[in-house]
Amino acid sequence: MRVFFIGFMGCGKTTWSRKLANHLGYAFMDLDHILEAKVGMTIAEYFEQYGQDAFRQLESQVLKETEYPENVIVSTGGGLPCFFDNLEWMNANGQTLYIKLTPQTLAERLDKGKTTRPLIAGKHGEELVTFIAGKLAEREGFYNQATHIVNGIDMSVETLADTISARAFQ
Ligand SMILES: Nc1ncnc2c1ncn2[C@@H]1O[C@H](COP(=O)(O)OP(=O)(O)O)[C@@H](O)[C@H]1O
Ligand SMILES: O=C(O)C1=C[C@@H](OP(=O)(O)O)[C@@H](O)[C@H](O)C1
Ligand SMILES: [Mg+2]
Repeated sequence: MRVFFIGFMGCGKTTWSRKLANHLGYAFMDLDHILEAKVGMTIAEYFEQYGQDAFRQLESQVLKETEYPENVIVSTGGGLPCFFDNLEWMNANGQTLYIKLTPQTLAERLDKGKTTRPLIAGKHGEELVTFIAGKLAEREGFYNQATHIVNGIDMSVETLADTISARAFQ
C-alpha cells in the first residue's frame, strides 16, 4: 500500500507518516528530505539560490521519479499537491491523506518550530496566523480532494491505520 500524507506546513505530515510507517512495518519516505539529499542543500538554501518556481519543478520531478517500495507511507511538502498535476498523480498512484488543522493551531506549532520554512521565515504571532489563513484558503481546494481527510487534533497511529485500511480492501 502506498499512502501520501498531504496538508499545510506544520500539520504533522513528517511526524505522523514516520509513526504510522513504524507502526505498520512499512517504509517511510519524506519527499522534502529526498529533495534535500539530491541537491545537497536545505530547502531554505534552494529557495534562496534558485527561487520558488525552480523548487516546484524539482519537487514534482522528485515525486514522480522516486522509486517507492510496495508498502510505504510518504510525507510530502505542504505546497506539493497544489502545483501541476501532482495531486492527480498521487491519487492515481496511491491514496492521499489530508491532515486538517485550523490556522491558529498551525501557527502555534510553526511558531515553536526550530526548522526554517522559507515561506514563513520571519513571520510570527498574528502576522503568521493571517498569512496561514490566506494561504490555506488558496490551497484547501486541492487538499480537500484527498482520498481521506483526518482531523489533526487527537490523531493516533491506530486511527490513521484504520483510515487507510478501510479503503485498501474495497
Ligand atoms: N499531534 C501533535 N501535537 C502537537 N504537536 C505536533 C503534533 N504533530 C506534530 N507536532 C509538531 O508540529 C511541528 C510540525 O510537524 P511536522 O511533522 O514537521 O509537520 P509537516 O511535515 O506537516 O510540516 C513539529 O514541531 C511537531 O513536533
Ligand atoms: O507549504 C509549502 O509550500 C512548503 C512546505 C514545506 O514542507 P512541510 O509542509 O513539510 O513544512 C517545504 O516543502 C517547503 O518549505 C515549501
Ligand atoms: Mg514535513
